[in-house]
Amino acid sequence: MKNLPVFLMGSGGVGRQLLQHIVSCRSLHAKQGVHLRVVGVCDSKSLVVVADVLTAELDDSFLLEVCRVKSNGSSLQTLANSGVCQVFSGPEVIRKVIDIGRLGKSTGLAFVDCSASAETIGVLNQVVDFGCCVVLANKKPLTVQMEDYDKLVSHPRRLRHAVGAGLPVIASLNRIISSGDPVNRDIGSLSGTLGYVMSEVEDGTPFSQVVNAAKSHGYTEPDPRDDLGGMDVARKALILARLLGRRLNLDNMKIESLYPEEMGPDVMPLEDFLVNGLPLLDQKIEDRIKQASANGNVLRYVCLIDDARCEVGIQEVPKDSALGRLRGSDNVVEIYSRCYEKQPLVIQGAGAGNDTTAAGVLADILDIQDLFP
Ligand SMILES: NC(=O)C1=CN([C@@H]2O[C@H](COP(=O)(O)OP(=O)(O)OC[C@H]3O[C@@H](n4cnc5c(N)ncnc54)[C@H](OP(=O)(O)O)[C@@H]3O)[C@@H](O)[C@H]2O)C=CC1
Ligand SMILES: N[C@@H](CC=O)C(=O)O
Repeated sequence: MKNLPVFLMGSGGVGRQLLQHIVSCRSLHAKQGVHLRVVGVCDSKSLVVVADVLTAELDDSFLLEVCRVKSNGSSLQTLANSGVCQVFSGPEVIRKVIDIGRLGKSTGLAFVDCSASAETIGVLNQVVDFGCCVVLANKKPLTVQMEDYDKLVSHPRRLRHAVGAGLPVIASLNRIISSGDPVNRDIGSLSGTLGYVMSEVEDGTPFSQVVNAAKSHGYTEPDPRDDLGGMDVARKALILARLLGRRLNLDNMKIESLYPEEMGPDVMPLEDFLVNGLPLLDQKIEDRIKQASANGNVLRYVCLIDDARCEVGIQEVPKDSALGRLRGSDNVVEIYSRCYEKQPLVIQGAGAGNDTTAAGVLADILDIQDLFP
């Protein structure tokens, strides 16, 4: 049986769902001859880790206990008395995580980033240097300044990541790129939240209500303004553009926001925005959608990358186009290249949600097993 050690950063909606998928897939993976050995889990403050990372693992009942504790809103620190792991908090966490990473080369350790933090890039770049694999649900480490990005992607075979939750967008693009087929245009709708918002408001539900529903379905980022302000889609567009060889930063991009600056995270606390800010936007969004409908169109938040542009924003598109037909949190991306010149390669499906995202992460972890004997 092949043994793949896994270290999980982030035990929020996606991280917990990943642990649940790992546990529920045990017999499937055993039939495939592979065992995922989870050696540690951390959140923003604490770390639980086995005493011997080379041989031990957090067993399934403990992993489910981690999920229970975190979904109750408690700290991983509460697991200190379980007797089955070591618990670290505060500045000790990073030191210990780096120590774990040092064992990467000999073990094939996979660092899985299911956090929503830009700060993990420091740790990830160190563990990549040590020979670890990196699997990302988090998009922020790939949208940092070019120097750090270049380091993170310096061993592409040891890196797996996604845009569009579990959709095989990156894997498909990598196949096209490595076959020498030049990609000249990607266009799509790559925000589950904004797709859901547009189609639900079209159906008559107020914007504020739809955004709160998207949050409770697990489609949004921890702060939905990351989605509504276009930043989350901009990150996806930047990741795709960089994959195609463009040396861009977020500052170089045109990004359209659905809320005004005075409702931004630096000005308005999240709770205030959700309760008082959002309803103030209801009418404006409804009017824009009605105007598009009067023209026989619908609004979609579109991501466009070609030789000259890398931009994201609202567009009026025909109702019967690939983008216009999109419903709910589905994403679609059309890839144009020499081989896919007139008829693009189209990838479409669920583009947000903890289940599908964690399933994609799990598939990415299993995908790296071929690197190890
Ligand atoms: N939900 C979705 O549909 C999709 C999500 N993603 C991405 O998945 C990631 C996770 O999303 P989600 O689970 O919804 O987010 P949550 O906010 O639910 O969870 C984030 C987790 O990361 C932890 N965390 C924060 N900072 C750090 C850090 N520096 N080191 C380690 N852990 C940290 C948090 O700790 P604490 O518990 O202490 O707050 C929390 O456990 C995001 O980057 C998101 O963009 C990608 C595709 C789709
Ligand atoms: N918040 C994101 C989740 C996936 O990246 C979205 O709405 O698409």
